[in-house]
Amino acid sequence: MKLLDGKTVLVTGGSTGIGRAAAIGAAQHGANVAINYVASDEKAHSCIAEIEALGRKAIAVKGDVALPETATEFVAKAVEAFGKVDVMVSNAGICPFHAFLDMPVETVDRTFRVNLHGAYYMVQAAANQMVKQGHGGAIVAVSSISALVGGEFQTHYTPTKAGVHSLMQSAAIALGKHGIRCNSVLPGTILTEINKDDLADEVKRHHMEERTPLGRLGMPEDLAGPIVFLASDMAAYVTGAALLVDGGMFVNLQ
Ligand SMILES: NC(=O)C1=CN([C@@H]2O[C@H](COP(=O)(O)OP(=O)(O)OC[C@H]3O[C@@H](n4cnc5c(N)ncnc54)[C@H](OP(=O)(O)O)[C@@H]3O)[C@@H](O)[C@H]2O)C=CC1
Ligand SMILES: C[C@H](O)[C@@H]1OC(=O)[C@H](O)[C@@H]1O
Repeated sequence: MKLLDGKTVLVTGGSTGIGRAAAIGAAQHGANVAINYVASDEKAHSCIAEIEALGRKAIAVKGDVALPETATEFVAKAVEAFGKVDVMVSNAGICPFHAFLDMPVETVDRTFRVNLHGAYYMVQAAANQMVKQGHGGAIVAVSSISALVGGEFQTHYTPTKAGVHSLMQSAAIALGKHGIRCNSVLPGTILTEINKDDLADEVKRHHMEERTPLGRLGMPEDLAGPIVFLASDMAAYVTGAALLVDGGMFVNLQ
């Protein structure tokens, strides 16, 4: 069964990792897809080619989500290409691991701007377009298990993920009257570019695997199903919710 037939799905940070898997997952479920990315031209274009090979349409729009104009441009280009916006997956993010006491102010500022301001601008731009269209929509934000737990080298990052989770709760209230649902996914540790260096530490990686009840770290494709589900009419009565996708890591404290 195709869950997103005829829908237009926008994904920020769609060149690699979770965003790319979500974009391809949406296309496999019948959607036309617009991806945003900031640097990886080749990977963005290969994502588009993969979607087109599935028989769906796709565009890539380059831009830094930290800038508000990137959001309005992304939505405008998607409308120009596909005529409407049904789903926004706000996913783009960075996590430059660093100790707390000597954290550079630029690193804090950039992480907040990309992860939190970027999500805010994208969600707001998509919501305005959906309200204008008048037939509702779905917004899925990629928050994190880090919205709920801390990380020694992520003091600048975990507050942004708690912020994204909170943004979805407030947006669900603000947008419910327009038929727009807002939910977040909270991935655990997923093997992507963002943590390649951090998880090159075999001891750390083994420890993370061991504390995951399902016995492995996540792959980007593990997020595609939950994101497609929340974006689809299967989740028609789900809004303001947060779905942990972590192989059980969060509940395994003792
Ligand atoms: N991997 C994990 O363990 C977890 C990840 N997450 C979240 O998942 C999301 C995706 O990360 P993940 O797939 O792991 O990492 P990747 O590094 O593989 O993907 C990050 C994506 O975001 C894009 N991006 C980064 N900065 C910007 C920017 N300023 N403007 C536009 N696009 C940008 C990248 O584009 P480009 O390639 O062009 O740089 C890329 O497409 C992030 O929000 C992250 O916080 C949450 C929980 C766990
Ligand atoms: C990038 C990290 O490995 C990853 O990001 C998150 O949000 C998770 O909590 C992991 O720490």
